[in-house]
Amino acid sequence: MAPYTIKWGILATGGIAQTFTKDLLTNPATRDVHDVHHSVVAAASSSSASRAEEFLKDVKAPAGAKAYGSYAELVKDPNVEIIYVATPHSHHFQNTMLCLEAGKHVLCEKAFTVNAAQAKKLVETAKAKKLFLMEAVWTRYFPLSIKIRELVKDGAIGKIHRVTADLSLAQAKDDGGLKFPPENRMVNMDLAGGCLLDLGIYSLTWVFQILYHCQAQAQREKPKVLAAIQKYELTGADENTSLLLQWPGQKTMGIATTCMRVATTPDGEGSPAAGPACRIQGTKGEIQVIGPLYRPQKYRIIMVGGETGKLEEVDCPIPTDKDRDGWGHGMFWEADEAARCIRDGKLESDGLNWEESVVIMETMDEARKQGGLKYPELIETDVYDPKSPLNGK
Ligand SMILES: NC(=O)C1=CN([C@@H]2O[C@H](COP(=O)(O)OP(=O)(O)OC[C@H]3O[C@@H](n4cnc5c(N)ncnc54)[C@H](OP(=O)(O)O)[C@@H]3O)[C@@H](O)[C@H]2O)C=CC1
Ligand SMILES: O=C1OC[C@@H](O)[C@H](O)[C@H]1O
Repeated sequence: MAPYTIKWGILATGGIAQTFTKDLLTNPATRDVHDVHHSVVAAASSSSASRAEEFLKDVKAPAGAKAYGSYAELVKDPNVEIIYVATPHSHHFQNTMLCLEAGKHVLCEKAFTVNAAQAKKLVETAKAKKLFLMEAVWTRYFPLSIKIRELVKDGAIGKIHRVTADLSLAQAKDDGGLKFPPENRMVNMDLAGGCLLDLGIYSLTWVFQILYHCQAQAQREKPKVLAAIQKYELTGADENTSLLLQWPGQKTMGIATTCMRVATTPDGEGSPAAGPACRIQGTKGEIQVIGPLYRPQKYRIIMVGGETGKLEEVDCPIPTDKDRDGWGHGMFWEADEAARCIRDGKLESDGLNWEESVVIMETMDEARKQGGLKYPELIETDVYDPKSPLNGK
């Protein structure tokens, strides 16, 4: 049977838009996928049509893909079925509403929105309009994540009591500042910068996908949250944030940390020497996730009472497409999930459903409240405005 093909429009032309679109254009057979296929039919840049054209050229999009100089034009293109929103966090709510209001399915980059009120509005709109909507937490769709969730659900390491997860980058300068210039989206308050929304979302992903997602839906409870936030003096964005989450009913705790001054692994990305980025601790053993928490490629299992120093290590490499310059970053799996959901008439993904995205946003809201971190009203509002400057010209 011919694979189901879905037609994508790309909203914004920055770093991750390029990586994601290249992944879309890899041959699905290189990852042993044969039931879905992706076609890139348009891209839009808020700066100019020529920027969108350049983008399509860089990703080697098929001839005929349309280049637009505004997001408004992209959402009107009748050929586009699903839009990938790849703007900064600050823009996600307004941009995704723009797409949904125009009748398009959406895959929106993480963090889903700036706050939970915005996330709820998106969900209500998608539901009312019967459109697919998913937060693009790509890591959830890695075979590695799926395997670890299965091991946990099957009781391979007993009853889980604690998960610790860290995603941190060493960006400190000797003069006390950070390497990111103040206008960079990583630290710019106008763009909802800061480590919580950008990096902490992955630490929370690991805590949630084990301690929340692996529970039966009826038993899922919202966690109690205790948080501490340290702000960057220059911009006010958070630079060092820790969350302690407690699920009293399950007798579990999650510790999610993120920082832009010290690294998870100081000796390089994914190095095992500094220890795991995530530890999933059960009564019979422990699973350790090695590598940056957004893109881990290895895990190990250590059993209670096992032989000292004897580990079961599992490699989960990300396949690449040699016929397309070796592209393949691992973002194609979330795209495959979106395509299958749309093919099957599903509005949300089981890997990260709407309710879980909202609970995670609520958790980040609570952390920001405790840490006194508020973004400008223009980007915190949950009132949709098609003419918002965030929707470009
Ligand atoms: N899943 C992952 O691994 C990653 C996800 N991300 C997420 O992707 C999103 C974008 O990040 P990234 O691609 O690194 O960001 P970039 O700064 O590289 O790109 C953002 C793009 O958004 C558009 N944009 C519109 N308005 C603005 C504005 N005021 N300031 C800056 N950009 C604007 C621009 O595209 P144009 O001019 O064409 O409209 C710009 O190129 C974020 O939500 C981030 O968290 C980022 C990195 C990795
Ligand atoms: O999603 C992400 O993953 C990789 C990080 O370097 C980046 O800042 C973040 O947006």
